[in-house]
Amino acid sequence: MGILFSQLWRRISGFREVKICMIGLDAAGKTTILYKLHLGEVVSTYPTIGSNVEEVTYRNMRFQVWDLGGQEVLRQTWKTYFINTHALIMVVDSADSKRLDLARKELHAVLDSDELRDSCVLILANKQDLKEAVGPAELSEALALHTIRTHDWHIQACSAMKGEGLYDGLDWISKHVRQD
Ligand SMILES: Nc1nc2c(ncn2[C@@H]2O[C@H](COP(=O)(O)OP(=O)(O)OP(=O)(O)O)[C@@H](O)[C@H]2O)c(=O)[nH]1
Ligand SMILES: [Mg+2]
Repeated sequence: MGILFSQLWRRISGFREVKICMIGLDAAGKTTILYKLHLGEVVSTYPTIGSNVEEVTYRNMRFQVWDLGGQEVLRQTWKTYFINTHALIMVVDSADSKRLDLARKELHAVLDSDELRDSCVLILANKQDLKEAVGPAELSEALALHTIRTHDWHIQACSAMKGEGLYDGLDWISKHVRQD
């Protein structure tokens, strides 16, 4: 029924509906990214308790973007949002080198999730504007991305603060979401 409705909606509106879940450790920059995409502005944020959801339209796609709180106690709730997800975004603070190992564990822990079996995975290497930020090649190594065999994945360098790289990430998703 869901698929029939989304096909009908696509025909009427010309828009493809895409559900994105955005995860990552606390302070990685998820909420900043969400509102930079939704409002075109850098907003002040507080640590997210629960989630935020906003719509972002880009090209012929209507992205429903879920921003999930990243504090330790909230990470176990991520899986409850995954149903019907087309794309998972993992946001990483590229300047937080001490927690890259933890970010790797949290990413690989969710990839087993049955609800994500058809999702593509975009890793956003955020905060590239900071001088201590590591680049995407080094980050890719630290997160063991080459061991991911179950999902189509891609890493994109970005800075939510400067608004760089975010639409490149959406472009990649738009080309890699499964056709339903
Ligand atoms: N320099 C820099 N700072 C950023 C960037 N993106 C986000 N920040 C800052 O990082 C801090 C945390 O950002 P949030 O967007 O609240 O992080 P979050 O991932 O939503 O955190 P939780 O809600 O706790 O999971 C804020 O002070 C942001 O201004 C960026 O690209 N560059
Ligand atoms: Mg947040």
